[in-house]
Amino acid sequence: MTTRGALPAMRLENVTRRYGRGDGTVHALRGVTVALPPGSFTSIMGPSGSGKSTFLRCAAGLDRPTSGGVFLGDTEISRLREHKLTLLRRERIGFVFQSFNLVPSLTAKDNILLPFRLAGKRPDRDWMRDVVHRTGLTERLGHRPAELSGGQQQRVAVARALVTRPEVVFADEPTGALDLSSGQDVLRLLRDVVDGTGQTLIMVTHDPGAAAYADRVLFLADGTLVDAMENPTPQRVADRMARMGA
Ligand SMILES: Nc1ncnc2c1ncn2[C@@H]1O[C@H](COP(=O)(O)OP(=O)(O)OP(=O)(O)O)[C@@H](O)[C@H]1O
Repeated sequence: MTTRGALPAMRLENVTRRYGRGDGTVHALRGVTVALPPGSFTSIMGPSGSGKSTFLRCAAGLDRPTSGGVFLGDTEISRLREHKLTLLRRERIGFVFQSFNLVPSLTAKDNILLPFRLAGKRPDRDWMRDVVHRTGLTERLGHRPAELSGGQQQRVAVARALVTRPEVVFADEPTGALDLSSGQDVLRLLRDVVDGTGQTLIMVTHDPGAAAYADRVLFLADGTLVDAMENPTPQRVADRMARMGA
């Protein structure tokens, strides 16, 4: 018998994604199968063009596989119609992007609460307080993005991604626009969130130091998962990437 608690948070089953037709066809993903346990932190690495963004977009329901299945818990999201998929992304998935994507005219607090405004729902006050506390933004809630440092803006984006209490959070190069020290603050925050709340995190990165914050690093090459590393260190990740010619 399968209990709900034993389900992977996220599962990809033989996912392919092709772009174009005929001679010009690009095979961005070639049959990717992977299961991510609840409460895990996974980094995705690989050379440029290996399919990392495509993996993230398919897993997050932003793009549809050409074939294969994507499951969030027991929901096969690759089969959902657009409207249901939009609702699911809003309620069960969080996103953090390299470029923060905050609304410049809104305060940090209103940016964090934006998902609720869009959904016409009320936030859980205790959870909101917890998220603001975790992200260290208590003193900054009244500031607009232009009045915050890059690291603080990214922490607002992380708070916004967490506030609906999504099962899975996707982060696409979340430290790519930050200096080393702010980047490390954000990575520590993401690590603490996974450890403290049991949410599941999937992060695409080019940086071995960032990837090593995860429990496991998955390596993509030419659209195929070629390796997985448990308990990574920056050095081992960098060595593995060097062997891939990246
Ligand atoms: N919309 C698209 N149309 C055609 N080809 C695409 C499209 N999106 C991605 N590709 C191709 O699919 C392959 C995988 O791209 P993807 O962006 O997933 O790689 P990546 O590993 O994220 O690369 P990078 O590290 O450079 O961001 C590449 O060959 C890319 O050119």
